[in-house]
Amino acid sequence: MRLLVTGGAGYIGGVVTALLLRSGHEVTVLDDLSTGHRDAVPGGARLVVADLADAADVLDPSVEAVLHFAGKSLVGESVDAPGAYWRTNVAGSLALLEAVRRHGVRRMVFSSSAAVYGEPVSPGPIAETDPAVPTNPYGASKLAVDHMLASWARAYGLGAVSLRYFNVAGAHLGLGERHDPETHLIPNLLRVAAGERDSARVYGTDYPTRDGTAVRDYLHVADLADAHLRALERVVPGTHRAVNLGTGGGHTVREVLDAVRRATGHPVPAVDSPRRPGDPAVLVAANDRARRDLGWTPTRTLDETVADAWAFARALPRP
Ligand SMILES: O=c1ccn([C@@H]2O[C@H](COP(=O)(O)OP(=O)(O)O[C@H]3O[C@H](CO)[C@@H](O)[C@H](O)[C@H]3O)[C@@H](O)[C@H]2O)c(=O)[nH]1
Repeated sequence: MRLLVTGGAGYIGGVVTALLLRSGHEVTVLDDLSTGHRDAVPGGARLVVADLADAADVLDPSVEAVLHFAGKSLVGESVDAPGAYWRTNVAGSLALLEAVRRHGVRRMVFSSSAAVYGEPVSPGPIAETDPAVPTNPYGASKLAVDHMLASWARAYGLGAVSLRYFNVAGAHLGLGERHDPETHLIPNLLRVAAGERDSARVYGTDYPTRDGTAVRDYLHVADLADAHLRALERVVPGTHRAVNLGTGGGHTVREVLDAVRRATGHPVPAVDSPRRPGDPAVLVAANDRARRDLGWTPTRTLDETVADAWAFARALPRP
């Protein structure tokens, strides 16, 4: 298929682009390089450095599908500076969808987020049918685009899937996470293992969980990427579907810390710290819909995810 990938110079967009190319697809990447890196765009893809507002100039009627990753994704930043989230994530997506309609593109796969659910109604796995009540502008912006896609499906016959990611981690095909500033747990722990920091922080040790630290559903980026290819093949014109992507199981911060110690052989000192504002105790995906609709089964363990992230981090040039 001829495809447009927005945000293909970012971590997840890059890994999915690499997998799409391997599967024989022809990929154009649209990225403004504001957070992505030119060298994260896999060889074989055509890179157009442009804004989402310019999507109409980049798309053409021969493009069969759009995979939309471009967007801002820091929860804390979205609380402090919401304008950029409504502008880039919502207004940017609207410009893209107008171009999609203009050029008659039939399929779309969107990077949505578990952040659309906000504070879960129970500590059990979250289903797509649970209430979506975001607690920050980042989650609200992702939910707005989910709704936008549903309205495009109804009005114009677009086939769209919103993939709601839980905690994506690991590396694949030589591509991994590089955020600046870094807020994510696994990359932060690996920085300590690599000797770039003296110690890590454990945010919150009084949660009602098995060891008092918060539980998240860590999904290997290779499993996540596989789900995108399946969604692309199976998306049904005229419908919009939200699909959670997670393993269905959770790990505490201390369990992740232990996995990082095992993978790196480094003691990784960690300091118990207060809760980070807005962090729920438990976020775990119910993934039955992904299994059923996409025929998808996540296969990588937390240890594999951490080991792959470590191999990627070690290969990076030292700052
Ligand atoms: O240095 C750190 C960083 C994080 N944490 C904790 O580790 C867990 C995971 O944190 P992080 O890696 O920052 O991910 P989340 O805050 O769970 O956010 C992810 O998951 C959200 C939805 O589930 C998405 O909206 C976000 O984009 C995505 O980063 C949380 O309990 C944090 O409090 C620490 O203890 N120390």
